[in-house]
Amino acid sequence: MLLKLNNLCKQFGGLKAVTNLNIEINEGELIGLIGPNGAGKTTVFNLLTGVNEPTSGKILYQEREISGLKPYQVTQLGIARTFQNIRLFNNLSVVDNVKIAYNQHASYNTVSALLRLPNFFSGEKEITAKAMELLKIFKLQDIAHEISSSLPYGQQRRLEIARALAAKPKLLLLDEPAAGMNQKETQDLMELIDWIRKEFSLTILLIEHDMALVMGICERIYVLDHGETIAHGTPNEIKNNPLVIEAYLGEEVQQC
Ligand SMILES: Nc1ncnc2c1ncn2[C@@H]1O[C@H](COP(=O)(O)OP(=O)(O)OP(=O)(O)O)[C@@H](O)[C@H]1O
Repeated sequence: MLLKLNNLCKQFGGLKAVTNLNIEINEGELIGLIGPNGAGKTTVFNLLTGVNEPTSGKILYQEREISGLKPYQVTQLGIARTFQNIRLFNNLSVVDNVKIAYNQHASYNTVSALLRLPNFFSGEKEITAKAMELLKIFKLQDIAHEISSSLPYGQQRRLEIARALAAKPKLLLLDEPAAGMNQKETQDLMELIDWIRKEFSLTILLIEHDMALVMGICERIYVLDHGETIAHGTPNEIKNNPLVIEAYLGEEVQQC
């Protein structure tokens, strides 16, 4: 098992954002985390990535307790994420946004970079080549030198995923990757997520409001409501779960 959340709770003052959450994810799985606005989904990602500390409960990643670690330590362990509100370095080019993430794994050190030693230049060249390879996968290579904030929304979302992959994650957390995308972009994204999972041997936990996407690619789905898990199962089980239909999804889910 890659990830196990054991009775995880997070309170903000009197507000129970996440209550007794139990999630188990095996290596290679693609799991959905859904629920209405304010259900606690992003808080789960914040707990997993060290942004917030749990009030109680455990987060076991590769059988190691990781709650309390700093975000950069979590990244080093192989957990990467994208954000609901895209967080790119807006003033940097597309390729530089990806290179920044590669630099965490650079073979040269700060002294080499400052003194411009030969291994800095060869390292830089290698990182640029790797970043361009990733951009090609995400069909962003032709706009590699454009400023990232000038990109349309759908491309910014793809760039965010590319950057997350540069950190060489084992576990990728995607927070509403299809938000703001049109139907065609969402369909393309769905295929891309499925493809990168295999190509990069990823395990993926996906928060998404687009039901066609969630039902189309996730093997299992957890449904949160007011911080509590109200259902867990395969897409078919979730679609037909009366609690889910009643509490949140209504007709939307039955149409999928
Ligand atoms: N840092 C914080 N301080 C106080 N309350 C917070 C904090 N972060 C989240 N909350 C609250 O916790 C609850 C869960 O929020 P969260 O963002 O996790 O929900 P969500 O399911 O991701 O919602 P959405 O689909 O709208 O993104 C909400 O009531 C939110 O206001």
